[in-house]
Amino acid sequence: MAPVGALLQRALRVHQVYGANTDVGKTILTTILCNSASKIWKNEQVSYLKPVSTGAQDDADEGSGGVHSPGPSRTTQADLYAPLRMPVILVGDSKLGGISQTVSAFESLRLRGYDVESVLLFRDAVYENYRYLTDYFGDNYGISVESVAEPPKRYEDAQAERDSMTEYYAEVSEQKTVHDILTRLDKRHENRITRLEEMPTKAHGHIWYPFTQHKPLLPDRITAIDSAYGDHFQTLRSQPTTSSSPETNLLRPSFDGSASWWTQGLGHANPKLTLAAAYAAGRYGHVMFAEAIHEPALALAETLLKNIQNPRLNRVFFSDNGSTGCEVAVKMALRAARTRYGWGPDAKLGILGLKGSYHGDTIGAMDCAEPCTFNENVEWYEGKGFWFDYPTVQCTEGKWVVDVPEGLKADLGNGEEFTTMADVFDVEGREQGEGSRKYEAYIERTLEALQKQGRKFVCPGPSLYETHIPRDPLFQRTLVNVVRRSPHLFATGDSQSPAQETDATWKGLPVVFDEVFTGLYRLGRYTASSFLGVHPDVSVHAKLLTGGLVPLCTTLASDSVFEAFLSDDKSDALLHGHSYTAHPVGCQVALESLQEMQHMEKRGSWDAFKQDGWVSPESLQSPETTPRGANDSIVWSVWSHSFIDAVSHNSARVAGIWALGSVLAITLRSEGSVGYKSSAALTLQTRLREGYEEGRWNVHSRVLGNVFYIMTGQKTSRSTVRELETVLREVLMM
Ligand SMILES: C[C@H](N)[C@H](N)CCCCCC(=O)O
Repeated sequence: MAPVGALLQRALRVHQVYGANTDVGKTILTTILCNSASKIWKNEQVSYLKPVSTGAQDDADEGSGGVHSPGPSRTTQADLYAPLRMPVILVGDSKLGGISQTVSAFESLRLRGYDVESVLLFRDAVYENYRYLTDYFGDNYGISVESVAEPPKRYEDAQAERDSMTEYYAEVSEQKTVHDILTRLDKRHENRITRLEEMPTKAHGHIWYPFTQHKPLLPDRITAIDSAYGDHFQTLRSQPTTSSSPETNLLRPSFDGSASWWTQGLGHANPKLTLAAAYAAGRYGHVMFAEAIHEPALALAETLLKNIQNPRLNRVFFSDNGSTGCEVAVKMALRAARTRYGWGPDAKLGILGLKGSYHGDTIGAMDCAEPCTFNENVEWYEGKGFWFDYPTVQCTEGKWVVDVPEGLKADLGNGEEFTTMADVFDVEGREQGEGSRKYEAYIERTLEALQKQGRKFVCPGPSLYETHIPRDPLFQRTLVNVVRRSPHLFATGDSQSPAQETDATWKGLPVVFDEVFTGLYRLGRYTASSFLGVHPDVSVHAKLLTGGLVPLCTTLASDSVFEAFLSDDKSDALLHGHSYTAHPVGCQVALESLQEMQHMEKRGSWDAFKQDGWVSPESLQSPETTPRGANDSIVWSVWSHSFIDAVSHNSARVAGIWALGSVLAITLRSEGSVGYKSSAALTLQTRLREGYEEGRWNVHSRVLGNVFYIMTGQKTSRSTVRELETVLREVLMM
């Protein structure tokens, strides 16, 4: 079934009438609006749809209660109709207590992204709520409040009642105030369409886009987003809408295939997250963090340290985004290694990393990456480090293949084939084999050679999954293990041994994991490090941390790293701080988001996905009784095993496919170059953008050269994922 599109047609003007409460006159006032509209637009049709009634059958004469009256599915109406994003006429409450009811209803709607265009209520002579509300909405929000006379007293005799109401309707429907509301709504409707249609051209003239070559960019490649809900943006259809029929819906749902650049987790406009943000904004706004503390930041730090289940980590440093969080991590690791090994301030220190790494776009984070497309034209870029090449993993022709790059075959052999993805991730089992010995020997030889060159390193190293081609987890685990047992390869004569060595003390080099993209359930588990079975000394978390709502990043560190910054000299402190460090809004949203995802794990919300070919039902421990992390041995994806298998056999177009958690990546065969500059995935991206079911919905995606990737949110339903699989299979066959 096609997802729901927000209602926006050129000719059809749809407005939603919400009541501030039940029994506020919604039906009567809507009847007045309909009568009046029929008089103003004589050649047009006016209809009134009452989708749900509240109350007992006999009683159900008044609208559908207030904005939070539940619908049949138990979802409250404000949430139920949010995706349709119809402009709202709010019927105010003219009774005692009605001011508060009206303001509360308005706030509930506004929190959910509704545009309340007008407030309408009875002009009651006793409380005169309309007077207060006129000033309140006018002054604060520029929203006009109109009032009409109250209906006449009721008659017992049905005919008398009918006559009296007919007269009332006829009179009130002619009132200028009512006409004014309708003509204003009409104008707003036109303006909304005009604005949406001009947005791409205006943006083309004024916006400087990230990761975009502007030279070939034309306005028709710019997506105008009206709103978003759940997994979908509501986007303006790209074909020239002026020539389309006036009945065509101008908006359509576009599946957010990049999860809004890997951030989206709990659905766009998730009301729980919105409320968490509003709560913290209401309680604190933003408050200074240095040498201060507030509940959301403390609770978040405690939650992360507890749930990450890494006995090394005991400190949380807050920043605003993954790039700076990684830069902070590198500052931590550099200092810790320099202090322990006695490297002087002039020593050139580098990263011991992996090829193809990407840790963000600040220059410091860029310097952690080897020279590549992302940094080749960045003037200040100066890659600092050594980057290992490594074997990658993909599913090809139904087999999970660990592919060794040509240049490493002499050292690492020709790679291996596995029957299941779980076999690839059985790093402890694989560690017993010959392949592991070869990895160890190669890494040791390389480190010894680097030592002979006098090079000095820290190890931000592994991040499981880079530029969407997964690295062999065993290679990464081996790298960490070799580094940790080889302090002699890094120490110099002036090295200081740690005062007190414990299991949590970093050894060899401080190991940093960039889990910005991979962590917090993106790959199906709380941490990505659990796939490697190693505990980093520093780990960086962002993106899903806030469920896709606001930017926030945490860099977690061990005390052993933290202690390197302790001295009597202020300049030894970690002199790094964002103005919005640990902003309460972000911390509160993160708490809500982590809690929701953990509840989902506990409730077994992903069990059906896990059983789509990844694990047997018996191997799933009961989520109710299982402590978090107990299912961390499971390797699974929301993308079904049968789909991965089928696509992997499309060898004409597909070089390999890979899925873990909510992420799917397809490496396409490419005639020309591979990598970010390749255009191999553009055809697939363009077809998905064109749309399905007569263009009623489409997929908005980003591509990485010859790699097409798509990821779902953590709340995306199984049926949505299966539908996407069908679409992808069709498109790949074209
Ligand atoms: C948004 C995310 N954190 C990174 N900065 C983006 C990484 C490369 C994306 C390239 C692209 O979408 O064209």
